Amino acid sequence: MSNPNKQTAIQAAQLRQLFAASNASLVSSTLLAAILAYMQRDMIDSSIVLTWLTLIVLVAVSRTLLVKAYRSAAPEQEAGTRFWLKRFRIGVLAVGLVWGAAGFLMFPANGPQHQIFLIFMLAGLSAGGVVAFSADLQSAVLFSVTSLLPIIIRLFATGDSLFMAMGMAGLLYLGFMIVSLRRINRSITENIVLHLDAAEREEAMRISEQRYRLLLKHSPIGIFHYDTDLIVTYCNEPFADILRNTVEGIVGLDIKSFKDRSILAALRQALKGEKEVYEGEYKPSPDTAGIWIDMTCAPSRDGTGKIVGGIAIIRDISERKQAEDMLRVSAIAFESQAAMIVTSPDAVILRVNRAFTALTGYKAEEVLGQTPHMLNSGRHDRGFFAGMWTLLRETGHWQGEIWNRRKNGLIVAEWLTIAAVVAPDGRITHYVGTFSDITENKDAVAEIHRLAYYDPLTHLPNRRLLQDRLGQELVAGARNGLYGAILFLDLDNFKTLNDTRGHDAGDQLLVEVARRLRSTVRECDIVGRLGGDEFLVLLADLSADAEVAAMQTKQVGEKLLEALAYPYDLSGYEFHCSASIGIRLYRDQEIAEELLRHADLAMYQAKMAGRNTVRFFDPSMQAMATARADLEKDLRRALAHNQFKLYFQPQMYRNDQVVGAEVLLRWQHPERGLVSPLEFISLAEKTSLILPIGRCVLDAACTQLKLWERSAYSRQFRLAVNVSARQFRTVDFVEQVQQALNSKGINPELLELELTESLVLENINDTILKMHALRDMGVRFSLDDFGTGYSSFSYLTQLPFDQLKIDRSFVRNIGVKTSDAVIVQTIIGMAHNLGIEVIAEGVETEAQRLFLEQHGCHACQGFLFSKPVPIEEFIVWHRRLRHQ
Ligand SMILES: Nc1nc2c(ncn2[C@@H]2O[C@@H]3COP(=O)(O)O[C@H]4[C@@H](O)[C@H](n5cnc6c(=O)[nH]c(N)nc65)O[C@@H]4COP(=O)(O)O[C@H]3[C@H]2O)c(=O)[nH]1
Repeated sequence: MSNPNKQTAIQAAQLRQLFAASNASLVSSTLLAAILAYMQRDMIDSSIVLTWLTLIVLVAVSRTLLVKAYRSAAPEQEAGTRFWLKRFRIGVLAVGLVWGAAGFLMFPANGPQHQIFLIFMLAGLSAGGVVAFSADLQSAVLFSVTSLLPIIIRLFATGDSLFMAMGMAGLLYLGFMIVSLRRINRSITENIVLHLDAAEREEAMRISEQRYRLLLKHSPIGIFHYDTDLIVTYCNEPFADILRNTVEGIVGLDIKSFKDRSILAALRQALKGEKEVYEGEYKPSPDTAGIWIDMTCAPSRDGTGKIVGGIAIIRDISERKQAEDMLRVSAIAFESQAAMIVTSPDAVILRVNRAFTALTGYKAEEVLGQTPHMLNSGRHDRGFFAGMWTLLRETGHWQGEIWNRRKNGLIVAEWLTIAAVVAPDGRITHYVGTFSDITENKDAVAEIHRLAYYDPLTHLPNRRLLQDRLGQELVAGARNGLYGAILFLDLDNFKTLNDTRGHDAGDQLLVEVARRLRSTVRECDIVGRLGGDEFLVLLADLSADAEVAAMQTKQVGEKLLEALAYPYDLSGYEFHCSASIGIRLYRDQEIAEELLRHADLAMYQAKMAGRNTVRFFDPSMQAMATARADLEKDLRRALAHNQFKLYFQPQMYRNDQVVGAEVLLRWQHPERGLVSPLEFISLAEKTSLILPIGRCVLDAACTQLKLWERSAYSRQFRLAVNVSARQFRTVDFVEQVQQALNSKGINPELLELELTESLVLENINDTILKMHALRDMGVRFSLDDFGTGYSSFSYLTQLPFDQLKIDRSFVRNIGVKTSDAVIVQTIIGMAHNLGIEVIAEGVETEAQRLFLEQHGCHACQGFLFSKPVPIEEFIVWHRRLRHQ
């Protein structure tokens, strides 16, 4: 027993036994002492008896106190054990000595019975003491020797042969007892050792079991045990967690009743003595998501080797599976359309994808180990890359355009995104670069820019770009104090060309005009096309003096007119073109839009002044423009407030027969009184208000025809209605007329639509279709203002006109201008040749009427008969005419 800890433990156990038996031995010792004292009282001096008894009591009290002190101290340490053993032995020695003293002091000189009683007492006492103290050999020997030896000596001292024999026997008894004591003590010690070993084993078992339970509880592995009937007999908490259940809910379950039986085959196989592995998705219940598990099961055997069940170990591998899925996704993503490059933190290329090879022309093995510098195009300076790296280090991200060189040397624009891959500890482990070729995009962007800012036909800046540039010029002008100028240019006879020669010829003209304009002005001047046949020229940095600037601009304007005046060769067709130019000077930071409007107004003035000329903007034009804006506002209100009235002007045959009337629109303005259509019709056209107005006029005309039907005098009256170009071009114009006629149920032949030459020519195909459709219904047509336009007579034969209307400008000059009288005669002759009627408008004098009649124009309209009047007045006038 070399282990000092164990030695101490044994001693501690012995000590516990000694002290445990102390109380009984103390009580019995004191009681025996009392009996002895009582029995020997008459044989021994009472003072001796009392003294001895007192000693016994003192020793007993001391030992009792010792026991108490020991119990409260409960020593476990080695030093403590020795301390208490020492004191215990002292106590034993004391009690042994006091009892040994009894062998002399309480041995009576006479009275053999008392003597024998004493011998008996001491023998019995020593035997009892041996039992009580046998846990400690020394204490037991000490007690037996001290308590017995004095009486043996006393017996020898008597000289009596019997007592001496008893003394001899006592000695033998003592010797035998000591020998026995050794054996008893050894067996007690062995017993203690056995006990200690057993306790130690038990403790080890307990600790091991506790550790095992903790392990099972906290391991990420689920374990369960099942018997041969596939009933779960044990499971740990992780297993219950994996199955989204509780231990109590699982133990006792029949695995055969599990909702997902996919693991059953493997578990059964284990019962046949084989180790099985299962991996798959397991669904604990139909309504929970599946868990990916990996299960290993093996048979469980009893001591004889018989299979009593199975044990299965389960791992939740869902995360691993997800990671595998993600890896697969990443792998696919890596091989995506975009080129990818993975580098180490010091930019050494570690991996590239197939798109990289396709884009750069470099194979993976050619770039691995190199740095992306090999793609450098040389188009970026050091600062560019320094900035890129700074941003990458600071934010872990960079993206932008970069020019790179391909293997074949081609330099391409790429959109590059670089992201740093950061480890959980914040370290950058890789950089991942993704890039795609944006050269085409850049081209597309340039194309989009071109489309957005340039006119596709002439390639000149368009309105939007011109406005931008003008804005910039205004800022510059305000800064340097120099005048600039806007030249608003409109071709004078572009429309005719377009109408008569088609759009291709028109386009050719525009391209050539653009070229001439561009080549006439300085490089720094801006030439743009606003749309249609409108161009803009911006002259910057003219002069700080307004007069000089105006002069410079005028010169440029005239140079432009000159350049444009040269004949144009349009695919063999020679065309002459002029332009009207409106000029607006600027210097202060004015509003671009306003300046443009001013230049537009000036151009309009140039046109009014006879075309092929240049006009500067003057503020009175602005007043006109404002008036026009006000008029537009009022016009909208007029429609809503029914301010339009219809006037009727008779159309006569010879001098006295009314053929019908022309409907003429008037605007009853609340402040300005009656407003002439000449003032508002063109504005109504521009703003599309002419559409609802035209419809109203058409409906009102039909209503009036219906009313005229009632009287025999007016039943045959025709009504001529002016139709504007905008109105005629609406897709459903034919239907509108038809609806107006049908809704009133009138004879279509009484409705005459007046169309102007320009309207008719604007889109001749559409005109033909619509006129024929209406003609088929019976509607009549009159060609208004005839002679004022371009008089392309050829179309007249194609169109179903019933009547030509000689414009009042010619009628006015009958008798004044011979050429106009000739024109009038020509028109009349032409109408007769074509077999259509002819009517003259603006007939104011009897002389004019006579001239017209003499030359074959019997129908007239004009102040000579009546001004346009409201219907009531028309009726009165007609009645008067009948009664003349
Ligand atoms: N100096 C003079 N003038 C005479 C004489 N007889 C008639 N007039 C005027 O000549 C114009 C004839 O109409 P228009 O040529 O169709 O010319 C019309 C027509 O183009 C347009 N207009 C009038 N009403 C309508 C309408 O309802 N719709 C459309 N789209 N245009 C209309 O407005 C133009 C002007 O109309 P108004 O001012 O009514 O002017 C009328 C009429 O008042 C005359 O003996 N001497």
